[in-house]
Amino acid sequence: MNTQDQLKKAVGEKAALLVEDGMKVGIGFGSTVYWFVRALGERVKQEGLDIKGIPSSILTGEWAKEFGVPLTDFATTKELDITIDGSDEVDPDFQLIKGGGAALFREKIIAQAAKKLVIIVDDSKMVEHLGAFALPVEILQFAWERTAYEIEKLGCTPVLRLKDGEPLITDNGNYIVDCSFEKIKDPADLDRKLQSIVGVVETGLFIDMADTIIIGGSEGITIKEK
Ligand SMILES: O=C[C@H](O)[C@H](O)[C@H](O)COP(=O)(O)O
Repeated sequence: MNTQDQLKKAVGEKAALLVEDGMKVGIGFGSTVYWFVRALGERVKQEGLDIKGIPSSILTGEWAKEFGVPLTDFATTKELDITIDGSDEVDPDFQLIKGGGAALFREKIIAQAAKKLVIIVDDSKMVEHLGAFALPVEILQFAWERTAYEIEKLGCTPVLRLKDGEPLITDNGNYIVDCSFEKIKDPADLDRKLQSIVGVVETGLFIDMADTIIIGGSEGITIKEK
């Protein structure tokens, strides 16, 4: 395992310790969250932890089943105690760019549903300004070229995300365009502008949502609270 994977594993395991008996847990997606799900499943087995998770992607749900994390859904549960998720970028104000794994829409739902959003990252994700990572925006398939044209007016060149040479289809049946803004001066303002475009389903900007950031670095784990 390389160093970055070791850091992801360390923060995933740390986050699993925040889950308490009886909690309803939102489970994000990504290579860091994978380690969280594994560690949480281990606690369920070893300690008989009585919890229920709601996954933010089909693959997260498969990991939960594989590692023995019991699941529920929003038909039965409307509020979550905690959501644990990864991120592609985190700025000093705890604003995030997410969606590198195309799960941003469901991730935002479980983030909004939770009393507390905990983000787990290795220190390469900590940035002064959001935007070096191209911002993922989920858009409807219908008239996607027209939606991308409107997005372009905000100062980026949206690139349709492909998988195996075909447009990637999200778990919700939509497309993703990756929008390189390079340096986003006002993330909240950009989010508002993107959200106002008809055809945009959701953006990868998570504004004022994160409460805690768990960061893995060569010196160990740092926990930042808002
Ligand atoms: O859609 C994917 C998510 O937003 C991920 O949480 C994000 O891309 C970070 O993933 P990773 O932990 O693999 O870097």
